[in-house]
Amino acid sequence: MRVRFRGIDVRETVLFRGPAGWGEFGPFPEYAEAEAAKWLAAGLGSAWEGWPEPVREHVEVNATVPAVSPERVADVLAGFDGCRTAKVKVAERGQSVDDDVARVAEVRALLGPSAHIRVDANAAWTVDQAREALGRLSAYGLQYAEQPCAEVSELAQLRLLLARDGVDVPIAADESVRKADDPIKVAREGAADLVVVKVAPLGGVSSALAIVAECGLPAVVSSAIDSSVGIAAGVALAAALPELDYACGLGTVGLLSADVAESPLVPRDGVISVADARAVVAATEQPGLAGHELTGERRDWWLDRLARCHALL
Ligand SMILES: O=C(O)CCC(=O)C1=CC=C[C@@H](O)[C@@H]1C(=O)O
Ligand SMILES: [Mg+2]
Repeated sequence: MRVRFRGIDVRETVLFRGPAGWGEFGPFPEYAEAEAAKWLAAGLGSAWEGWPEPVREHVEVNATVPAVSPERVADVLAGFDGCRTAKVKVAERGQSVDDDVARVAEVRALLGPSAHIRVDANAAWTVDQAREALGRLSAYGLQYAEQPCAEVSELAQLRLLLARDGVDVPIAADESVRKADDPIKVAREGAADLVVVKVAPLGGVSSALAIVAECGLPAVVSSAIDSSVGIAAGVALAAALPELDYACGLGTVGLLSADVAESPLVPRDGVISVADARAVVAATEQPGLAGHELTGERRDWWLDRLARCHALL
């Protein structure tokens, strides 16, 4: 990683090639097999089945700003060419709301008043903490807050509190969709204004499309910090959604210090082209792999994990 993100500095993943092109399997190391198996289903879907027809040629992308100090924000944003929306990580362990305010203020100062800023707390706040933090952060203008609290009931409660107090911050559900036994519950219970969907944890492009349709809420497609191969699947999902009103969190190859593709799928002028994404999975080789292959114990660990997850499918 170019910048530490969700507590990791190194990103490992598995790539394989099937009749439809390349697929990726990169569940985070701490994920248990049942959860990781969905990531395998998604990778196999890309490599063996391919994707639905796109309904757009480009996907608008957001910059992703990890929980860095304000001095580092400009350098992070420089990795997201032309992006007019930024997602800022907040509520990082060991940091305070003052740190979040300082980071969001710096993003607003650098991107100007017309940019969209959203924050992602990764379920770290209680309802009261979220109410207080979002009250302060809303002064900078927020497009939405992603997963401020862990439970669906807490999100529902927070929405009511924000409405009561006139704090205009819509709520987006991420973990309540991708880590839930029932990914539709958050929509059914009126606990979110929009849903964030990721191809790998939801088991593939088709199943993510079905979940969005069933939720009946606006959707934002986001990455799983994949290589360009996994990002291409995210672009395929975003390209196939009947409606797409928000920039997608698919610019994260810019957070990696190396990538597998000959032309890494990073945003140019704020978008990723759907044709470029298709070219990445159709390529015969991923030349960026050279010099980055895992060997020895790490390689064996991944191959063993792959086999255990495959047995669950
Ligand atoms: O949505 C984005 O801008 C980038 C992707 C992103 O933030 C995430 C990817 C993978 C794991 C997560 O911790 C994180 C998220 O919570 O959305
Ligand atoms: Mg999130």
